[in-house]
Amino acid sequence: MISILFLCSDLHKMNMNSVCVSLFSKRHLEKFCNCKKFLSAKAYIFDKQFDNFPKATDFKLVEEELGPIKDGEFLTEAVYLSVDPYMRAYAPRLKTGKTFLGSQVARILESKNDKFPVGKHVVGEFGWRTHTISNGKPSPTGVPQAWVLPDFGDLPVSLALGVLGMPGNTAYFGFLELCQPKKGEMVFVTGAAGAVGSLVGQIAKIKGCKVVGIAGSDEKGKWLTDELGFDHFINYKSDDLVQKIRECAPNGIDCYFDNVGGEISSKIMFNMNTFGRISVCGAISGYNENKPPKATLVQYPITMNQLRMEGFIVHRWLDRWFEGIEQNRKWIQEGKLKYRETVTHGFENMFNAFADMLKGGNIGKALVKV
Ligand SMILES: NC(=O)C1=CN([C@@H]2O[C@H](COP(=O)(O)OP(=O)(O)OC[C@H]3O[C@@H](n4cnc5c(N)ncnc54)[C@H](OP(=O)(O)O)[C@@H]3O)[C@@H](O)[C@H]2O)C=CC1
Ligand SMILES: CCCCCC(=O)/C=C/[C@H]1[C@H](O)CC(=O)[C@@H]1CCCCCCC(=O)O
Repeated sequence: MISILFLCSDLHKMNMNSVCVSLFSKRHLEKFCNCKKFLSAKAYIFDKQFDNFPKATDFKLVEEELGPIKDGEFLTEAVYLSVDPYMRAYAPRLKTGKTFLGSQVARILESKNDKFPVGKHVVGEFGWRTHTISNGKPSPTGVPQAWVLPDFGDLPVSLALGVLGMPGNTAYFGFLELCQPKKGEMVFVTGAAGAVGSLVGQIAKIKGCKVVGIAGSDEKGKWLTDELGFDHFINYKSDDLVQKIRECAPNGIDCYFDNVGGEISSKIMFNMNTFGRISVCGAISGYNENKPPKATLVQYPITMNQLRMEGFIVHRWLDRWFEGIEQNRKWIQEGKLKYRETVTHGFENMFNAFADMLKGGNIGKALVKV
């Protein structure tokens, strides 16, 4: 015998309170009154603004009971949650007291919206939570709150948070559109063993470029050169960066895909060729600092070498979203694009996975399997 909270429409018809707390077993109660039990969602509430590196106590884990879905809505259950650096970068803009931000791959359990049929998987901007009721409408900035996964064939649905989703499109559009790489050119990428960087380097190889990846461990470097086909690897934690840059690129650098910012990026820019192109994707080296770190002025090489440096947010290419996914899927099928995932198990380990990713503990895409 267990005690459960039921919203009971049949009891309601019998003029009894619509919310009944029962000491019947669940099975007896369901049989007796055809009750519908509403799911509880677990959610991480952003409780305190981060002070430098995030702490577990900056979050509160709560349970919220979900009501019935209305016309136009659907109910989902999270399968994979994404763990991304932007969660740290955007945190100062977020209000506390709300579910922490993030994307997830979720399965549709119930639906009153034809565009989101039961059984399909969606990528939803639902935050750190297990169950969600959504209407799938775009946010005021035009970003869809949910999109149904296209057919991935045999590939796992988790890829919709990585190579076949936002990070994949970041690499595809952010690199090709802003760097405009040409065959034979020298490309540098930082954060090279992460979700985005590992794809940028491989796309550069597909386009016939020479590629140098910069990352923070030799294990990552081995993966980049031995498995992904990068030409060289630099360990920014243990190598003499300037000396290694000159060794790897004696004729200078044509394209730089910048994931990290700071002094590493300044040193790379001082070694770029005339009319070189820099795609600024992020600045992960500063995300955990309350005050942005200082780095050597980059205006000298930008001016003297007439470099073009442009930042982007991947949603710039929302109108071409499925083109990026389809191209990356084809490259995977052709064996030209490889991916890796670092998966943490259990919703209760969200914070651990987040902290680990911020310390560079992941290779490829960081995810939590619920
Ligand atoms: N503009 C846009 O639209 C988007 C931007 N981004 C940005 O792209 C970047 C990469 O994201 P993503 O690939 O998902 O992240 P990942 O966490 O997968 O990879 C980033 C890697 O950066 C490295 N890193 C961490 N701290 C430092 C540091 N201080 N100096 C140098 N390297 C560091 C880490 O590995 P290690 O230190 O071991 O090398 C880490 O694995 C981020 O800056 C993110 O904000 C991502 C998506 C969209
Ligand atoms: C210097 C900070 C750069 C951060 C770059 C970055 O990682 C951007 C990531 C975005 C990506 O292009 C698509 C996204 O979903 C990420 C942004 C999500 C922002 C949510 C903001 C919510 C809010 O302001 O309320």
